[in-house]
Order: sequence, then structure tokens, then C-alpha cells
Amino acid sequence: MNICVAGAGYVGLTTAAVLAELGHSVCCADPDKHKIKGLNGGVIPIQEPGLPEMVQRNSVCGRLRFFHDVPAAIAGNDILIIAVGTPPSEDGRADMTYVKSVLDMAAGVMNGHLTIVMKSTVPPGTGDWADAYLLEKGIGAQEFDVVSNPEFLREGTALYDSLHPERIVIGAAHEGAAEKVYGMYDRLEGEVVRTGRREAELIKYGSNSFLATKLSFINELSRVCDAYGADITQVAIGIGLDSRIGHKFLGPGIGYGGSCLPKDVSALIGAAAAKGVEMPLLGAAAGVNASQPDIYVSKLEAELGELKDGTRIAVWGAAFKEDTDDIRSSQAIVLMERLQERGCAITAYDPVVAPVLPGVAWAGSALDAVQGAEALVLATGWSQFKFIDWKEVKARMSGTIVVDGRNMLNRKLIEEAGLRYVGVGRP
Ligand SMILES: NC(=O)C1=CN([C@@H]2O[C@H](COP(=O)(O)OP(=O)(O)OC[C@H]3O[C@@H](n4cnc5c(N)ncnc54)[C@H](O)[C@@H]3O)[C@@H](O)[C@H]2O)C=CC1
Ligand SMILES: O=C(O)[C@H]1O[C@H](OP(=O)(O)OP(=O)(O)OC[C@H]2O[C@@H](n3ccc(=O)[nH]c3=O)[C@H](O)[C@@H]2O)[C@H](O)[C@@H](O)[C@@H]1O
Repeated sequence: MNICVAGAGYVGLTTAAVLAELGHSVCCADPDKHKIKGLNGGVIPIQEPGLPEMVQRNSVCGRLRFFHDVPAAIAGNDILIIAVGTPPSEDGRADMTYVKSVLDMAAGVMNGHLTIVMKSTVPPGTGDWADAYLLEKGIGAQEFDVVSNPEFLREGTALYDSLHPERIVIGAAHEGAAEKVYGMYDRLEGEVVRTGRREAELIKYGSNSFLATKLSFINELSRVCDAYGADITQVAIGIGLDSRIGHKFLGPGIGYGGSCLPKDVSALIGAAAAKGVEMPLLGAAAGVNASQPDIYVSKLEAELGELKDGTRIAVWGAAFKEDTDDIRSSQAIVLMERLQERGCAITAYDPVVAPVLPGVAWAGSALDAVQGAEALVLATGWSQFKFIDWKEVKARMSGTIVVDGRNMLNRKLIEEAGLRYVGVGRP
């Protein structure tokens, strides 16, 4: 199939590479000239395991090409995948500027039939709105279909998730349009869920909002564990053994971050409010998440006394989770900001994220970051932090407190090195 993917970000670039890998002819288009120039020179703008090799393989054989002239790239293809950002606007609802800009570009070059696949995460009703928008622009109803095909990949495992999807959701107004979109994925094995467009749009928001709620629930329960001296890791194992609940997403920590969970929670609340529906449960999940970094500040204060000007804290991790360079809505950054507000002198280290926060010193290694620190907080779960030499950490720190914000470190090794281990929801 001849496919144009609009957007060369996390989703667009991954989707373009995977569809080329599946044998399709793919143009990936993005108005960001710098990004496209880099991609044409083999520079991958994001950190995603396996992506550089897949892009290279498919570019060399001509199945994957990159363009900054988006309308020209759309013209002549029979499928257009929209994979542009839908960031939160001021009122929390999804900002549809970029989606609208792709529709405008497509409308200018449509010639023959175009199947427009909405892969960006968009509010319920967007498919209907896009139909109406194109009709208003004078495009005939027979010239296009708009199909909802939400994306469920996770950053850090994007290629695996795209090649082994648990489900492929296709929301279409009629069977022919759904079949066309399924044709892109017929070599994949995920369960195909065919729905109407609004249902597909809500499956996406519902999934991310449920995950966010599950995380806020376990984080809230970890606060109770802290209060009662119980171990949340044992509690989570026991809860998760109920197959109706499951173990995944029961890892307590610093709260959820990233470009999607926080934004999709507020976008769903906003979409519901637009129809007069309140979502107090989801609002509470967002509230728990917003206050989760404060739990860490309190833990530090419980160990060090009141944090004051110049208290030296080392923070390991800045990305919103491990194996990505994405810092959008990173709770690690939020924590650094809250510590800065109290006057702490922070030295941070992340294996891939470059300095991002004014006033925070950036170290070249995890060990350099702890030099002279009164306390260390692990904020992002990079696996390399598990294998650190704790005796060396102890030798370099001026204090002894290690706050394991992801409950992933080996407590015994830390204590044997003469350091004090403080976990989340652990006695
Ligand atoms: N990042 C993720 O893990 C996931 C994201 N999503 C959703 O996918 C969508 C895209 O997200 P990301 O890839 O993270 O965004 P991103 O911000 O990484 O990339 C978006 C790209 O779209 C480009 N763009 C803007 N206007 C354009 C236009 N008119 N034509 C072509 N390209 C244009 C931008 O220059 C940018 O490179 C969002 O709706 C997001 O909610 C869904 C699942 C996973
Ligand atoms: O719509 C999206 O963009 C994507 O959002 C999430 O994927 P992602 O943001 O890449 O990250 P997750 O792996 O879901 O983690 C989200 C946050 O929750 C945190 N988390 C996750 C799991 C856990 O047990 N505990 C925990 O604190 C992570 O550290 C991270 O900050 C969803 O998992 C994807 O299915 C979805 O496609």
C-alpha cells in the first residue's frame, strides 16, 4: 500500500518505520525541516531502542522516505495517517491545531480517494467533526473516509508494541473503510476490534485514564502502607494475583508522567465536561498524581529535617520513565522543581537527558552526581542504577539517605554499604 504518515514524532516515526518493515511504501512527512534533514542523513530525533536500525534498513531499500513538504508527500498516496501532537490547551482539552493543519493540507491536494487514518489521540466526536470539516471545504463525500485507529504503543518499547499489538482498534463509519485500514496490518497478529469512530476514540482515552487511575490508586495505597509500616510491594503482589486486577501498573512511585497519561486524563475530563458530565474519580486520580512528588519531599524532610537553602540533593533520572529521552510532564523534573523551591542545591544525572532545568547542576555520571550529597533520590527507573557500587556511593556522599523512588533498588546492598534505605510504602 502507498501510505503517507503526517508527523515524524514518537508515534509517526515508529508507525512509518513499522509499516515500511511490513512491506508498504511509506512517506513520512513533517514540516520540521531540521528533523527531516536529520532523518534523511540517518539522524533519529528520538531515543527509541531498535528504531535507528529499522529506519536505516527501510530507507536504504527505498520503502521509507522523509519529506518536509507535507502536502506534496500526501499527494498520490491512498492512505494518510495523522500522527501529529494533540497537546493540552489551557483549559486542559486537546489542542486540535495540528490535526486541523493536516486536514487543511490534505484538502489542498486530494485527487481520487483518500483514507484518512486518525492515529493521534483525539476527543470523542473528532471523526465526525473531520468529516464535516472536509465537506465544508468542498471535498466530496465519495473522495475520502475518516477512520479512527488509536495507537497504544509505549515509549521505550515502541517497536515491540507496534509489531505485537494486543489489539488493533479500527473505528469506521462503514465496513469498506475499516477493511482498507486493516489491510495495513494484515501481517500482524493482534486482536482486531472493529467499532464506530466515537467508540474507538473513547477506547483510547478510556485506556490511558484507567491506567492513570490504577497508578494513583496504588500510590495512594502506598501512603497508607507508609503510615502503617506495611510493605506495598507485598501488598501489590497479593492484590495483583486476582486475575481481575493483575500485576501490571501496580508499581508505586513518583507518579505517572509522560506526554500522554496526564494530558489524556485532562482531555477526557474536558470532553466529558463539554457535555455536562463530571468525572470526579478521574479528577481525584489526577490530584493524587499531582501531590505524589510532595511525598518524596516529606520523606526527605523526615530524614534530614527541614530542607533549607543549600541542602545538597542528588537526583538520579530526569526522563518520565526509563528507556526514553522524553521529559514531557516528567515527575522527576517536578520533584526537582519542588526541591528547588525549598532552596535545595540539586545535582542530577540521567543516562540520556541533557541538562534541562535552570539552576540544576548536571553530572556526567551517576557517581559524580552523588558527590557531597546529603541525600540521593532515584526518580527514574533506569536499570543501570541497580548495578551501582553502593560502597563508592557512600564514599562520595556527605550524608547517608537513599530514597528509592521506584522501589527498585537492592535494599540489602545499600544498607550493607552503610547507607539508609528509604522506599515508597515500605517500612
Ligand atoms: N508518544 C507516545 O508514546 C504516544 C502518543 N500518542 C498520540 O500520538 C500523537 C502524536 O504524539 P507524539 O508522536 O508523541 O508527538 P510528537 O510531538 O513527538 O510529534 C508530533 C510531530 O508532528 C509534527 N507536525 C505538526 N504539524 C504537522 C503537520 N501539519 N503535518 C505533519 N507533521 C506535523 C511535529 O513537527 C512533530 O514532529 C498524540 O496525539 C499522542 O497523544 C499515542 C500513543 C503513544
Ligand atoms: O498514549 C500514550 O502515549 C501511551 O501512554 C502510555 O505509555 P507511556 O506514556 O509510554 O508510558 P507508560 O509505560 O504507560 O508509563 C506511564 C507513566 O507511569 C509510570 N508507571 C508505570 C507503571 C508502573 O507500574 N508505575 C509507574 O509509576 C511510568 O514511570 C510513567 O511515568 C500507555 O502505557 C500506552 O499504552 C499509550 O499508548
